[in-house]
Amino acid sequence: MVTAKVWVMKKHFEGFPQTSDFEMKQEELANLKDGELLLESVFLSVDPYMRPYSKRDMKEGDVMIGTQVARIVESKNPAFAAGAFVVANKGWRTHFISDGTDLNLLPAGWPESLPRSLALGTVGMPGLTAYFGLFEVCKMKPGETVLVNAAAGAVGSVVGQLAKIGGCKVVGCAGSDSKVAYLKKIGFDEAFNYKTITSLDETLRKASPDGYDCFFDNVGGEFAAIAINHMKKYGRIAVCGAISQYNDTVPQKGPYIQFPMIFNELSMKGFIVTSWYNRREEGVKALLKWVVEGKLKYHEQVTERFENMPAAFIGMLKGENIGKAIVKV
Ligand SMILES: NC(=O)C1=CN([C@@H]2O[C@H](COP(=O)(O)OP(=O)(O)OC[C@H]3O[C@@H](n4cnc5c(N)ncnc54)[C@H](OP(=O)(O)O)[C@@H]3O)[C@@H](O)[C@H]2O)C=CC1
Ligand SMILES: CCCCCCC/C=C/C=O
Repeated sequence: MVTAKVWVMKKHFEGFPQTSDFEMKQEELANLKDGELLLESVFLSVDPYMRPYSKRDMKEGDVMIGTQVARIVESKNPAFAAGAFVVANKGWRTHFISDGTDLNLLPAGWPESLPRSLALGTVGMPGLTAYFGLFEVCKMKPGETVLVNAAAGAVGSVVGQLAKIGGCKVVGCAGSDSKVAYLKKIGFDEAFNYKTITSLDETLRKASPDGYDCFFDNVGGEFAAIAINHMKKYGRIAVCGAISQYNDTVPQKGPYIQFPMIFNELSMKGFIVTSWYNRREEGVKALLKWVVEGKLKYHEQVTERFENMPAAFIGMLKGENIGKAIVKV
């Protein structure tokens, strides 16, 4: 009999999540039946979506939602061998049982030199968000200028690098000078610290006096309200996330975006990456190839130990991560 550790959301978050909103519990796992597998989480992901989705989909006492890279400990399913690694969507759990239908094996030919945790970041859901958001939602073309915020994070850092691979100029912003230095290191043409500039309006104008063809918006709120006025004619905005609003207790007012939308004939489209998962294999293959070729760099903020899941989640929401925030069990 295996005992799993799990983290539950004890209390709905009010404003910014607190460690006291979480509780660690134990779950006894049953013996395996034919067709089932026992898995242990090796890496777990902490992501911004957990904050708004907890409010929409979870009730108090539920195990926190989330994905992991897990190792198959024991298999009574002929399609899966013990020792193989998969991506699963089983929440904040150290161990779990699956019948195999909800597991994705890591791509064949995953190089030994690459951390398997990349399957939760640059070569996983966040990388795919950048890939489909940029190429399909923004419909980015070579020679264009791309703006991305939360640029040093899991999604944003891939957006910027894919824009460069695609022959564009890329402008990004992040919340610390060390993040800005990281953006320059991975090839951003212009990067700034949005917390220390005096005027976002002036900074955006200076970074690209002709404006922006594509805006990959991870942040929403006031930043997006200002950036929309810097779009070029026929500009495209991918509304990916609104992290500046996830912890609001009172909804922000405005902005009123009709004028720039009309006069510049802009397109603005929200999207959820999983709607593109019918092309997941294509995206994973492309991202993995660019990583192996050294064209797509990655950085991970690794927190050690399952016990620190809430701290890692809160830290990511506070902006402590460069690249993908990961917990190593
Ligand atoms: N639509 C979809 O399918 C998906 C959407 N997303 C969204 O993409 C965005 C980025 O996600 P992801 O890359 O995983 O996360 P990140 O790795 O970028 O981590 C979150 C970052 O957001 C920034 N941030 C936090 N609070 C604020 C704030 N008030 N204003 C501005 N920036 C803030 C912080 O960076 P900094 O120091 O720069 O402030 C922090 O590091 C999120 O909004 C997320 O919800 C992600 C995946 C799929
Ligand atoms: C299987 C994990 C699904 C994650 C979907 C994330 C969508 C994100 C939206 C906003 O952050």
